[in-house]
Amino acid sequence: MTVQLDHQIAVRLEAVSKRYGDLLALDRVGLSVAPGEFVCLLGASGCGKSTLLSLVAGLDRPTAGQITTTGRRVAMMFQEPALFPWLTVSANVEMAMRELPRRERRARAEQFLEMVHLGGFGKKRPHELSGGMRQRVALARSLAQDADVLLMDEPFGALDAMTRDLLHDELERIWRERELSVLFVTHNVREAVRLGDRVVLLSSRPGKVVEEFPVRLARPRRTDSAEVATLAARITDQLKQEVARHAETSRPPTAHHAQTSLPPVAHRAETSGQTGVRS
Ligand SMILES: Nc1ncnc2c1ncn2[C@@H]1O[C@H](COP(=O)(O)OP(=O)(O)OP(=O)(O)O)[C@@H](O)[C@H]1O
Repeated sequence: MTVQLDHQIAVRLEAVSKRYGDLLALDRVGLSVAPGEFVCLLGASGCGKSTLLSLVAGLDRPTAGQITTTGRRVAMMFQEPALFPWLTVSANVEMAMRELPRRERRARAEQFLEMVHLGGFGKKRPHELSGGMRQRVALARSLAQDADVLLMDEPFGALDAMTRDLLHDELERIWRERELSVLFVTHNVREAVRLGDRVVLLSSRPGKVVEEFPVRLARPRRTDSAEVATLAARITDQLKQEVARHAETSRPPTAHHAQTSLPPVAHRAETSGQTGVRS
């Protein structure tokens, strides 16, 4: 595997594969994110979205292929904010700037907390904050790493719809102000259309890019707008087809399956909640 520097792009994956023992999780994935672009990654559960992010973050190595990134830092944000509970909010953000002198670290942490609308909360402990506020702290900590590429793995998946909407607005503002390049994994199709310049659909095991949807809707968008809903419905249809295709090809070819009158695989996948598809 090679990680190269290239200032024309933020992230580029070329024929990237990842194998875990016998399981081929990603198969020759090609994907790029331009500087300042917001790309959302969608796919059924287990198709390799988190694997892809961890490869770009350098937390794991691909089995084959090449990953190219720009020279500045890459930060990663997860569904769980992963804050140190015994540290103050400010100290959690300061952890990302350990190379700076203490006084400067503290002043910059306060600036980043103001950026995510948490000015004045620096002395609190994580347990004194709501889930949405804790994710804001995690976002401030990511920004404090001076990253220009932000990898986000379902960062708002555990939040209620109202809090998620607010954080969409804040993330969009910060993305623009700081000219970030974002690769954002979600199961929520409307969230992908609300935020993305482009939505990339991955197939299931092995994960492979099957389709890309440019989102040419004016910003700021509303998750509940008719335009977002229309495109989300189109993407959801494609995603369901992908899930159904995977269920067909991965079903064991036993005589039992041929003889019983089970409902179509696509229908079963949909109603059992296995797809993780939300439009
Ligand atoms: N460290 C690992 N060792 C072995 N198998 C792994 C490992 N990490 C992931 N896998 C497998 O690779 C496949 C892809 O997993 P991954 O977590 O990347 O999918 P995902 O699309 O992010 O799933 P979800 O949407 O449910 O979070 C899965 O089958 C998973 O079990």
